[in-house]
Amino acid sequence: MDSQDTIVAIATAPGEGGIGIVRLSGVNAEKFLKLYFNSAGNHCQFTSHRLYYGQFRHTDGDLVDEVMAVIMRAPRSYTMEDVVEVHCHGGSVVLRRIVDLFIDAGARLARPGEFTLRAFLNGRIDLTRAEAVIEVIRSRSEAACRVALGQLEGRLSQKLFSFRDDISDLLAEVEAGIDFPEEELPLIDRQRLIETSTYLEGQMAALLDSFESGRLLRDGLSILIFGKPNVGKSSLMNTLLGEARTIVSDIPGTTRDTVEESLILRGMPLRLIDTAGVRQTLDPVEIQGVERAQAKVAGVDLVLLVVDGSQALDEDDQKALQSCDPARTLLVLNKQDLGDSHLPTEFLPLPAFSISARSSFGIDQLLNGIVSFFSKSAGSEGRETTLLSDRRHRESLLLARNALERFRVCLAEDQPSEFGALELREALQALGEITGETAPEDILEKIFTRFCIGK
Ligand SMILES: Nc1nc2c(c(=O)[nH]1)N(C=O)[C@@H](CNc1ccc(C(=O)N[C@@H](CCC(=O)O)C(=O)O)cc1)CN2
Ligand SMILES: Nc1nc2c(ncn2[C@@H]2O[C@H](COP(=O)(O)OP(=O)(O)OP(=O)(O)O)[C@@H](O)[C@H]2O)c(=O)[nH]1
Ligand SMILES: [Mg+2]
Repeated sequence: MDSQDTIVAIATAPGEGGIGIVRLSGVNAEKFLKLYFNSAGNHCQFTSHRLYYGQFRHTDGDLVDEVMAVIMRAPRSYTMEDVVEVHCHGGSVVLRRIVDLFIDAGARLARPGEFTLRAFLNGRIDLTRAEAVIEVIRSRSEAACRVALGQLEGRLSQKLFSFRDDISDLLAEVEAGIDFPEEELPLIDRQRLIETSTYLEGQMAALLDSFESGRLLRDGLSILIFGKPNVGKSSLMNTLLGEARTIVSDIPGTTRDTVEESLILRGMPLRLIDTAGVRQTLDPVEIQGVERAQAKVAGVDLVLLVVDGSQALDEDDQKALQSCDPARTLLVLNKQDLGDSHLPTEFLPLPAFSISARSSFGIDQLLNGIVSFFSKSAGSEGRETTLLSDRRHRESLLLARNALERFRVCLAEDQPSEFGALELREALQALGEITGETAPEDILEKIFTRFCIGK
């Protein structure tokens, strides 16, 4: 069985570094280390969790590197197996030679995420916490990292486990009714079960509601830069990015397709999308760009509707406005350096920002506007709340909530207990898929192959 194998991998990022770490996990980890590592007074005796200085030598005596090594004996380790780390100089030759020597000894190269998979399979962490490990590594903004760390701490799993326990209690009561079918569930008990499941449904609904915030914090706010041609959309994108990224020109219709860039604004992840200017056109390539831009409006979190604030607004501006949802649109009056023009009333309900993409006038206020929109959407719940941020979790939690709702209906309609029990088991199954207790092989496979080798 491959879960009995001792696995090995480089744990640190590729490239030059001050220190590089090779990690082993499995029953033979300690034995393999002792083949190559000799420490001044400590030939065979290693105290767990103590870092030892010594030489890592080929069996023929050749020095591989001067290293430090540690053994973390099961179960007090990352994987709950014996884990060995060799901390060598951070260079690819040394790291690779150390890995190769362990493989010569009988270790197997770890698959992506296999250390964390073992931590999960051995029961140190549930699936949501294992998934959080990769989210912490992948996160590119403080906001996203905070969400992932909350999940790593086990905040989400605690909540899910408490749902599970409460539903198991319900199931036990209902099953007791099945065992003694002649004794009908007294009205008073039924009422109490209905109350408990209503309460649980509410708790689950609240967690489901947090998905919007969780998703925003994790994946960032998508912002579409939208408006008719030549108003300065690409210039605004460049100014926001602080670098020339898209092609700017005074020929209307310069941007033919959507261009995406990510940036971090005060710890918040944003995804900026520049689009082709929307207008009536006969150019087939431009038409495609216009259609693409319009299609994007519905799918983004926020639209920056850019107009040339120095000119009277025209039909194309009105058209662009009509595509936008006022609740998710900020009006950007660009080219402030050329003067201000009168704003028609239909634009007035939108929060408006007078800016110049050229001189950067007003950019700070616009950024503040974006930040406050973000805070409003992502909620200001802060660090202590449990957030749902993963689509997989949301889908399974929805299934669980719906099953619980059907259970409540069964009770209310006084249907046979077996039916209710079936719904409760379905809810438990759905919750178990989130925490991993009942997750099928293919789900695990999909999750852990997203990891890097060595994690
Ligand atoms: N050198 C090194 N740094 C590292 C890790 C590592 O494996 N090695 N980590 C990982 O990749 C992360 C830390 N995460 C860890 C999580 C749990 C355990 C662990 O041994 N847990 C056991 C024992 C706890 C204890 O000693 O009290 C447990 O929870 O049972 C270790 C590291 C980040 N830094
Ligand atoms: N004076 C002034 N000119 C600007 C400003 N912003 C953009 N421009 C100019 O307006 C013209 C059009 O700018 P772009 O950024 O290409 O406009 P766009 O909206 O992306 O245009 P399309 O891609 O064709 O839809 C260029 O000549 C820019 O230099 C500004 O704030 N002030
Ligand atoms: Mg453009």
